[in-house]
Amino acid sequence: MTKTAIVLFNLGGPDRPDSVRPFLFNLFNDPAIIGLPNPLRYLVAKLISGRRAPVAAEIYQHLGGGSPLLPNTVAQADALTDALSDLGEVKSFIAMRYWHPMTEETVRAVLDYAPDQVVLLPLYPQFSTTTTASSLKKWREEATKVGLSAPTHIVGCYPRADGYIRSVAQLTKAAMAQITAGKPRILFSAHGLPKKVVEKGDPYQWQVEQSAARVVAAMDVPDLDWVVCYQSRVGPLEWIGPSTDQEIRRAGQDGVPLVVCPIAFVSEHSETLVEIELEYRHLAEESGVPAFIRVPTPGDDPLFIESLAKSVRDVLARPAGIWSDEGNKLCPAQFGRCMCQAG
Ligand SMILES: C=CC1=C(C)c2cc3[nH]c(cc4nc(cc5[nH]c(cc1n2)c(C)c5CCC(=O)O)C(CCC(=O)O)=C4C)c(C)c3C=C
Ligand SMILES: [Fe+2]
Ligand SMILES: [Fe+2]
Repeated sequence: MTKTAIVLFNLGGPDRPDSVRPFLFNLFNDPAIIGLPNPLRYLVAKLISGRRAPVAAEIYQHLGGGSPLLPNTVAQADALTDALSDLGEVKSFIAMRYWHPMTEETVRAVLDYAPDQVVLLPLYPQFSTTTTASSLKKWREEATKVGLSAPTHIVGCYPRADGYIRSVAQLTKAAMAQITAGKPRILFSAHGLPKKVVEKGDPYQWQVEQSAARVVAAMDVPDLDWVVCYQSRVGPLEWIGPSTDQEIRRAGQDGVPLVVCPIAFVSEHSETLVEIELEYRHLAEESGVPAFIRVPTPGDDPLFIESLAKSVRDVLARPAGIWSDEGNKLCPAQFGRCMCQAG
């Protein structure tokens, strides 16, 4: 029987208060996040992680001191393994980029499993050099070190995948139904990026806009009022906009209720449960927004898990390599540009 290892990638989050600082250090020490040469990057990462740690620790304090990202990812991995049981022997693994279980640990676990084939599945529907490419690069380095050489099929991006879009559309429509007075505006709020990253060719913003437009079409609501905006800015650089806080203030001025859909996140963590649910809700109240509903992330919604399962089946049916949801091969050398943007 064919043995398949499926590796789910995500960012990772601190599991307890004293892991906040080393988690942040790992994040800022990633050349995909801070593009400085060493030893400068190491020093800057030490400095910024030290400064950011108290702010981030307070964020995670609202979640009992740690991020729920890992347990939520485990639930997705288990559901995915069940959905793919017809493929033969299937085992799902998790590789987080900045906190445990980290890529080094997971590569060893996959090597011990001795699969016939490996599928790499980033839990980022939209491809970014800062997330997907960083995780895949790290995987390649660690897999090479230990000699993990099984054929590897990679899901590069799935911003238009039918089940993902339908899951988000259904969750957003259900949230919209909770607004009892006034016509709501939908904010598709995605994690932001520094502007210069997008200017260098990162396809993330373009793919976020593609996802939002598809969700709107799938919702099929006449004259829907919607906008894409970006949250979570950190650091001194200029980030892509409009920012979610600008859009919340504008909704206050316009007197419209808000439905906030975290379009680029597929499970709950600090960015949804604290930033949107607590901080943005508070800003909405202060700004005079008449109602504020947060849309839950797809998590282990069967529509979404089926969508991931389809992405896995699709890449397994193609030669080993990295693929997008429209069947165009991504650039394996750069992991930067995605071919479906050009076409
Ligand atoms: C400083 C630069 C950062 C870039 C660029 C960035 C891109 C990026 N991140 C996600 C998804 C997540 N980020 C999360 C937390 C988080 N991100 C940054 C910084 C950048 N992210 C920081 C400093 C933090 C820590 C929390 C904080 O201090 O505010 C998380 C949540 C982790 C958890 O709680 O478990 C996710 C998920 C995407 C999708 C993305 C670019 C496309
Ligand atoms: Fe982030
Ligand atoms: Fe693509």
